[in-house]
Amino acid sequence: MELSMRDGGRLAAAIEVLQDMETRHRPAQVALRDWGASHRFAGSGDRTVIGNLVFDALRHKASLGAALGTADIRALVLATYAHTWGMGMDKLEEVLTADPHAPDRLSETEKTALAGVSAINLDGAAASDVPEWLWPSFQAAFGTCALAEGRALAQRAPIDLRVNTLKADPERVLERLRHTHPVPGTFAATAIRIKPRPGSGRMPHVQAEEGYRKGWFELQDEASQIVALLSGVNVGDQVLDFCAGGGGKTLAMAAVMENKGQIYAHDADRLRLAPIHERLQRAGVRNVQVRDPASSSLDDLKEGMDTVFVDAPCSGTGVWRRRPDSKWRLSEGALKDRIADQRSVLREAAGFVKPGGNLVYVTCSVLPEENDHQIEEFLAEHAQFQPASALARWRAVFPGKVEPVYRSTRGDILLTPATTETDGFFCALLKRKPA
Ligand SMILES: C[S@@+](CC[C@H](N)C(=O)[O-])C[C@H]1O[C@@H](n2cnc3c(N)ncnc32)[C@H](O)[C@@H]1O
Repeated sequence: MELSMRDGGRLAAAIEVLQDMETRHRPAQVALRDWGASHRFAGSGDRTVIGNLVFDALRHKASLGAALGTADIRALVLATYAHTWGMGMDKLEEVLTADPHAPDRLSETEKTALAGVSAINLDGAAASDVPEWLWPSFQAAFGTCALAEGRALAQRAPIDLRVNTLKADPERVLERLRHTHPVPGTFAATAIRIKPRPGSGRMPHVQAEEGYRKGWFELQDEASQIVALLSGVNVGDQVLDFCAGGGGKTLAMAAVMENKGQIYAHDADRLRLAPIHERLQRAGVRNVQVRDPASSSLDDLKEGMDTVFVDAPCSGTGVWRRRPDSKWRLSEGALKDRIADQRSVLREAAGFVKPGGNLVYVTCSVLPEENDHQIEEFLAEHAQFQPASALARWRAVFPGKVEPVYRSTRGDILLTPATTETDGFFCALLKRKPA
């Protein structure tokens, strides 16, 4: 039988999960899943609140830690509850006193530190919850807006859905999901948004909806939908999705192409590619050929594609809202590896573009070294490619809509939570000169 926990027990559980993550170097989802498995009495409501506490504590780890003057996990969780969630000190003290499963009561030192959190003025990396070593990159990307961008990446994300126009239309999906309070997206006509709920609020489990099972919609951030629309793929084209992974962009492009022409979905990692088969079926997509690296080659596609889409492996700095633990786990070594991967992926993928064809490079990173720098270096070495402005394409695809603030002189664009209310996403369009 499920017994509902009280907030004291939930705070203790969140502390336990974060300690487990730290000592065993585990991702938040894994630690939360294991906690749930060994505490079967906890109901889904309890798990939601514990998860929210864990993720919010991670989102604001640097700013809360700096304001508290300690990196102590207990202090971090209690500050999340009292300060970030706005429950206040009186409520916190009441919760710690009333529940025998709650963490120990506050010491006088803790009371003083917690009460002072909101009054402390921070700046730089700590204020924006960006790891110190990445702060120079943030400043290079955003200048005086680095603080605002870091803070926006530390907020909760909405659930975004992409209506699958092969099977449904936005009005129908909005109507079917009315109980989840959806709103239309800002840019893509296919986008539907369920805004984040504050504090202990629970987001709907949209994968349990009938419409999801029937393939009427997919879970996909609006930024991903936007880059698929900006790719310029047309009905009947030959397209190579070089880093197709689970197929998010493949599916979006297949819908733009109205199931006509051909998309070749490739990924170096066949395990990453595995979910695509079931997703293609559910979405009713018929113009995708999966090219599994273990059993097929891409040789026949050399210099033959109208568009090659490169959703490059990256640091994931643009999706910190959704994976706040990845922000603190990212290391300088891992970033260097991703930069090297991007370099080689882009060069390899370019070999499949036909003369006059398009090369699309996107990342879910906001760091210049993974974005502008990669494109600059590539163009300097590949005279047969030239920039084609993503900004100009934006104007054609989203006429009258707010334009991306961050754009290069070439017209590459960077979307961010603070400016477009999407995940952080970079998009550059290149064109191979005609033969
Ligand atoms: C950002 S993810 C792709 C996400 C996917 N496009 C989607 O929309 O769901 C990057 C992908 O690049 C793949 N990758 C890494 N190195 C690669 C390489 N050398 N060639 C092809 N794919 C590669 C990874 O396995 C990973 O699945």
